[in-house]
Amino acid sequence: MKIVRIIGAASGWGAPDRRCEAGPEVLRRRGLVAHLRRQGMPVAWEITVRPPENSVSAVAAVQALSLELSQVTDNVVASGDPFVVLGGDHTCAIGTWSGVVSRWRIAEPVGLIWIDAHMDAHLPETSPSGALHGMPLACLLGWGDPRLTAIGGPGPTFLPENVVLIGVRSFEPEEHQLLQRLGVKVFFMDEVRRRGLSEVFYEALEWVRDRTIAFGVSLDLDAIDPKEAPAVGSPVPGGLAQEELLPLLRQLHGDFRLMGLEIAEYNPALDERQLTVRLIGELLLSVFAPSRLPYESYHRAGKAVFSV
Ligand SMILES: NC(=[NH2+])NCCC[C@H](N)C(=O)O
Ligand SMILES: [Mn+2]
Repeated sequence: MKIVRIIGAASGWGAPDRRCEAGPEVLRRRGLVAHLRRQGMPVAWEITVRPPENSVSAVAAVQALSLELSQVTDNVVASGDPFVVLGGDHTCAIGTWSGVVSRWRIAEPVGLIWIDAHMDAHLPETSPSGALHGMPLACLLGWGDPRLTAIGGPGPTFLPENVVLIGVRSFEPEEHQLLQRLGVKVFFMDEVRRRGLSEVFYEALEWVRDRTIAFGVSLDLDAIDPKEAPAVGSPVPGGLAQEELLPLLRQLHGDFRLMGLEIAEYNPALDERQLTVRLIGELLLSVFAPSRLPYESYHRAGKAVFSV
């Protein structure tokens, strides 16, 4: 039987608030694995990768963590098991997907669905904040600091036409121009509101599946409305509702082309009422534990809480 391998990514150097580094270990200590197993999800905590203790700069820290993380995801994907990467700031995506794609880089195209309030497609020269978590998608497309674009080998990790963004509502013109120039498909939040998330989600899925042999999902928790996912460093109002997102994630279950899922930007220091920690459990169960009760009845039964 396939086991979902959870990989913690203690990335924090990419964010203004480094406390998101503690995200994965807090989830592990609170009994996430036992909670998921009780709900019928076959899961094991593989490893937590951390930045080196003596990092001299943010780029050096992100580079070192990315290299290590990429080796882990490369090995898990080679084993045939699905993976979950839990961040940490969204720079974890650089390591996660560089590793996932490394064996296919030349031969076969892999796709990525990037669900995020932001584009994360800045270059160091265009970033308003200088924060590296505003740049990982650009890096995966081959643009940015060479120390971060070449993690999985030479050449871009993803071709622009195999990447789709969903939920964007906060961005700067320069990153938008880069994505436009490359031809990356972006479903902005206003389009999601106009057409409904499910229509947009299925269009994105179909787009990616048509062009690739397999795909992954990178979910920045800030895509979800801050009322429901408050524990993020860059909250933006007007986000997705979990009620609309969870049923769609359930549709991914059993899709053999789904290589893995990444959930980024969890900052436990900001999770006052433990809303976000619970939501993370629900997100994972939606994708990987189909036979449990639908989340509505589960919530009603008051069972959606794991030990905190
Ligand atoms: N992964 C994130 N939360 N990214 C936020 C990026 C915000 C802004 N665009 C910046 O570059 O600073
Ligand atoms: Mn992001």
